[in-house]
Amino acid sequence: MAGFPLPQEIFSVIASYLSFSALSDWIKLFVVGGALETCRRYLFTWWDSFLETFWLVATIDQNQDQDAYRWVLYWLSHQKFWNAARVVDVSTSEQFGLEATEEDEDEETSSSRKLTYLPDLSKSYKMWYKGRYMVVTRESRWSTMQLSIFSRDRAVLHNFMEDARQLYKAAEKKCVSIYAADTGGFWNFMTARPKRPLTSIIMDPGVKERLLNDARNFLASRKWYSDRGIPYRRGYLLYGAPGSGKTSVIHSIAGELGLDVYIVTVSRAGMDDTALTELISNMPRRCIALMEDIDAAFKRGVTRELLPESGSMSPRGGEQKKDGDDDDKGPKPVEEAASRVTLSGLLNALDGIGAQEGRILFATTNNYKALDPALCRPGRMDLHVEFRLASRYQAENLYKSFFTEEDKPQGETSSDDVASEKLLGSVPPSPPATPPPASPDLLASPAPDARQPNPSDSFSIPVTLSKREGCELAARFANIIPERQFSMAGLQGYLMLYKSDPRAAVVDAPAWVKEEMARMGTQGGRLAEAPLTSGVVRLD
Ligand SMILES: Nc1ncnc2c1ncn2[C@@H]1O[C@H](COP(=O)(O)OP(=O)(O)OP(=O)(O)O)[C@@H](O)[C@H]1O
Repeated sequence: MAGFPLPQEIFSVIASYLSFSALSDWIKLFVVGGALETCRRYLFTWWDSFLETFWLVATIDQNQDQDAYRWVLYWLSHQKFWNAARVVDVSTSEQFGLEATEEDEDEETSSSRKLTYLPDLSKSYKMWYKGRYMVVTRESRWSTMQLSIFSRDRAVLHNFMEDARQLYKAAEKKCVSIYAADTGGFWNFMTARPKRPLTSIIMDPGVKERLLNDARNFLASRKWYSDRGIPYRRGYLLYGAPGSGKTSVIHSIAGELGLDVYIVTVSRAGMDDTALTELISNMPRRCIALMEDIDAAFKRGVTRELLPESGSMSPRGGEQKKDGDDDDKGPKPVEEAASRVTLSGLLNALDGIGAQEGRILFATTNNYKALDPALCRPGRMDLHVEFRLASRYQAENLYKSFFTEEDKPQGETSSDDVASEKLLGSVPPSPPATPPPASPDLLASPAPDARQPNPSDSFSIPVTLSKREGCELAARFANIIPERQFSMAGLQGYLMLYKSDPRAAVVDAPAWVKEEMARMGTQGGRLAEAPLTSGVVRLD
């Protein structure tokens, strides 16, 4: 058994280790080991803090501050080292960038989502910022980012953030940022859309200019308001025919004024008075709050009182609904349950104590009469603007904007504008192979058989006419279109079918008009419902 200690020998070795004389050695070992470990830890902690004194470390939490997070990501994506980075996260989400404005945007792919490359998770990226060594680490998915800059000077961090902000803002100048509230009641950046020039909105002379000037004056009059103790807020109610340019003009004005748009959906599921008040008071000081189809909010969710107590009150003046009223039919109870906003809650949110100063409110509706007078009164909706169906003047200028390059007094739809339209999601990216079915929102959408579009239309090259011919054909086209019977969206839809054949657009127009008139006549006389009240802009 040579080489293997016998069990008895093992026992004696263990016994000697555990003997009283060995115990003191054990204690010494523990004490010395403990002391060494403590020293080691102190040393490392001291070393870390020593190093930290040379580093500025900033953590940006996306949930706490979306803007700063986005600025830094945008800045990163514009650094040279970025092109060399080989470990990245690929994202098709638009929320971090201003991809819509990228100069290299490919028309072929612009309708699909653009790829964005983000710093890989948990990987540190090292770079130089103005001669300072910098490390960027994204800690967890979409959540936090740590910036470490080798410097003791806080101003460096401040300068860096300022540079990132400036870069982002410079790009944003070409865009309008859109925000929407999430279910938790926080504002989230949704997307940045290219600005739409106001000239591309064709309206009767003076209307859009008056709207823009009013908003401009408001923004420049803070002191005037505070001197007189008037709440510094302004509300605009745009009402009228569907597809007449209400939304488009708001986006355009937001671009002109350099304001972000905050979409408030009053009828959203789960929304109640408190959530609405909180949302509105959490808006930034200067912005546009947009409430679209505010009448739909009434129909679906906004009631004078909370539903269980008084489900029978109508939104207008609190009149009692009669049995058998149309409003009582259909899916309304289900829809009402979705939103718990009361009219008084909405009014308070708009101009109560918590309402944000400096904001501009734009509300749109197709059903002006359905709105409660309290909602429309001055102070809440200061300027009421009616959007009517297209006049001949508008039809003529729309034709010109489609087919001529010069001298377009009211609207030039350059290729840029069309690109922005695509991004705004309002213009179909290409002419539809078959015209879309008639929808209530597109009053004058092309009838299914109004014209058999050429199958090659979707790939056809838009034609530009000479100024003389363009004007001549535009005048002829306008003569064919009856005054105030078609929406601008409808006319746009029709002309889109002919973008490669402007002459045929004029030749085929009478048949199209006839067919549309007949179709709309059989659809319950929609034409007769067209708002025809006079006084395009009304100052209350
Ligand atoms: N006055 C106009 N000038 C130029 N284009 C217009 C005009 N009105 C409507 N359009 C075009 O019609 C489409 C729909 O317009 P928009 O969404 O602004 O109408 P709207 O009045 O807000 O409609 P709705 O009430 O149904 O929401 C857009 O593509 C827009 O370019």
